[in-house]
Amino acid sequence: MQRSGPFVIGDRVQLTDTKGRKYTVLLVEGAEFFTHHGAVRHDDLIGTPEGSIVTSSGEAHYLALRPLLTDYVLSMPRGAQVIYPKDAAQIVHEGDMFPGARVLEAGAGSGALTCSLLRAVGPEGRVLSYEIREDHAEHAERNVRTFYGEHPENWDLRVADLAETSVEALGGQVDRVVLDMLAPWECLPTVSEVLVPGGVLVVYVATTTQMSDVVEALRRQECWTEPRAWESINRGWHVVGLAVRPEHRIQGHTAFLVTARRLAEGVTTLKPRRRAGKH
Ligand SMILES: C[S@@+](CC[C@H](N)C(=O)[O-])C[C@H]1O[C@@H](n2cnc3c(N)ncnc32)[C@H](O)[C@@H]1O
Repeated sequence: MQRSGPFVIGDRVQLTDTKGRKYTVLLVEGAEFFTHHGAVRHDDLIGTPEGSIVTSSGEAHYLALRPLLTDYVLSMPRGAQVIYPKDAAQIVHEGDMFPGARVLEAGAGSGALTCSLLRAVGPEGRVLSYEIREDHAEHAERNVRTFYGEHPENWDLRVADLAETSVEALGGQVDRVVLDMLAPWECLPTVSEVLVPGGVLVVYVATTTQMSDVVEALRRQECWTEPRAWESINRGWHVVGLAVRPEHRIQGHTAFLVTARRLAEGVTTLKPRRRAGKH
């Protein structure tokens, strides 16, 4: 997939109108993109640099850029709710997804997080995605394939229940695990088997009750560092002259994140030392 340079046939181009509305066009020689203000000729885009302005036959102007991963994820067709870019960024960074890592994720859902994980692990790494629902796996396959232009060689998508996998089925232990599903605690026995000592688990849950259930389940397992739980809130700002203030609309809530690291075999969680007489 072309990532820079002038637009070529087959490129996905994002056109933004003067009101900020975005449209995605797949460049085909001789084709036209029809808008409320006439047609934009694909041939006017082919060979022009990114960041150019094209004009439709009805004299409307459009800024042409290749969509970023965040643009793509927010506009792609969905089967299941996607992980939003602000949370994907936290997962990649706080989950320490490094180039060359073997990452296991479930469920693949619409494949949004998968796109970020594949980019983070790079060609030397591997992403193994489990998805229990065939229809959701089809969405994930189509979305990832569209973004990368083909099915990435280092991506395994399996239609199966993560709770039933094993080290043998995965071809060895993994370095990182990400869970985004309704009942992640049901997969913890499997995850604790397949994750290497020191490996990072990241869990993404939408509600406080799920967060509480998963944190308590991790503590009960006694093979994890003390779980860390947080939420990231991203507030855009309006910055025009003296009018510098938060945007009127913000995305109030997406989900909570929980991370913990796998302890070595046979080691149990450190208990805080209590002094006699203290509670
Ligand atoms: C919210 S979606 C995941 C979205 C995905 N992370 C994304 O960014 O597009 C949750 C998915 O988990 C799948 N799922 C639930 N339990 C599962 C399990 N035990 N094993 C595999 N997939 C599971 C569901 O079918 C659903 O598609």
